[in-house]
Amino acid sequence: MTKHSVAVIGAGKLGELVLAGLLRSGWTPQQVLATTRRPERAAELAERHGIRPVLNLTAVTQADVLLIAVKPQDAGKLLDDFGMKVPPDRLVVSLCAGLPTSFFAERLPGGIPVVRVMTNTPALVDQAMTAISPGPYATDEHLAIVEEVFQPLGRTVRVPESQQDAVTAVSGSGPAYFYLLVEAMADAGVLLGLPRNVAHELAVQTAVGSAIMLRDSGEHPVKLRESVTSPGGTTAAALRELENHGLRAAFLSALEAARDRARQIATEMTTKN
Ligand SMILES: NC(=O)C1=CN([C@@H]2O[C@H](COP(=O)(O)OP(=O)(O)OC[C@H]3O[C@@H](n4cnc5c(N)ncnc54)[C@H](O)[C@@H]3O)[C@@H](O)[C@H]2O)C=CC1
Ligand SMILES: O=C(O)[C@@H]1CCC=N1
Repeated sequence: MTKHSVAVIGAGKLGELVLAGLLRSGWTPQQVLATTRRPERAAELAERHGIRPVLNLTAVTQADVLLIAVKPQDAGKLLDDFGMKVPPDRLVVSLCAGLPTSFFAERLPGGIPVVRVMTNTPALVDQAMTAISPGPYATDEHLAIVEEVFQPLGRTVRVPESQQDAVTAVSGSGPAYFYLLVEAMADAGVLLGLPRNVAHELAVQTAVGSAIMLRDSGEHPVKLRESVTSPGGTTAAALRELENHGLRAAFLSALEAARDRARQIATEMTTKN
C-alpha cells in the first residue's frame, strides 16, 4: 500500500466520489483528508466516510498529493488563499475542467509539479475514465503517483495537455449524454404505451448490456450495430429516423460546444485574475 496521503481540496460531488473510491480501494481514512467550504458539509463527509475534514492550509501542510476539486471559477480565489504556502515537496493535481496547468503553476511556488486530470462520475462504481497530463515540473514518477490514485476508480490514460479540453467534451461530460439518451428512450417507451418503470428498466439494462459488450467484445461499434439491424427490419427504420433528425451532427456540434466552453472558462479565469 502507498505511503502517500491525499487531500481532496473542495470535496463536492466529484471530490466525494474520488475520496470514497480511494477508501474502497484500501487507502486508510488517515491517508485521506478533505476540505470543504461549509462546516455542515465537512461533518457530513466525516460521518459518511470516517475521514478527517481539515482546513485548506492544514491539508496542504499534511498531505503530499493535493487534488484540487473546486469549480474552475473558484480555483483562483482558492490559490490566492494558500497557493504560495504550498510546501515544495507536494504534488498538485487539478481536476478542474478547462484550466491549464500553467494557471496553477503561476500561483504556486516555483518547482512544484502540477498534473491535470479529467475523470468522470462513474468513479462511483469504479468505472471512471480518467485522462492524465503532465504540466510544469511533472515527471513520470508524478504521473505514476496520479495513476496509483485513479486506477482503482476505473481506467486511466495519459494524454498531452493540449487534448484535455477534447477529453472533457467526450468523457468528462460524457455520462450526461448517456443519461439523456436513456431518459429519452424511456420517454419513447411510455409514448408507445409501456408503464414508466418497465420502460426505464428496459432502457437502463439495454444501455448497460450494450456498454459492457462494446468494451469487452473489442468489436467496432459499427459491427455491433450491424448485427442488430435486420434487413427490412425495425432497427433500420429507427436508425433512419435518428439520422433524419441529425443525431450524428448533433453530437459533433455538442462536443465542439463542450470543448469551446472549456476553452472559454480558461480564458475567463486567466483574464479575470
Ligand atoms: N461533476 C463532474 O461530473 C465532473 C467535474 N469535474 C470538475 O471537478 C470540479 C468539481 O466539480 P463538482 O464536484 O461537480 O462541483 P461541486 O460544486 O459539487 O464541488 C466543488 C466543492 O468545492 C467547494 N469549495 C469551493 N471553494 C472552496 C474553498 N475555498 N475551500 C474549500 N472548498 C471549497 C465547494 O463548496 C464545493 O463543495 C470542477 O472543477 C469540475 O470542472 C471534472 C469532471 C467531471
Ligand atoms: O460540466 C462541467 O463543467 C464538468 C466538467 C466535466 C463534467 N462536468
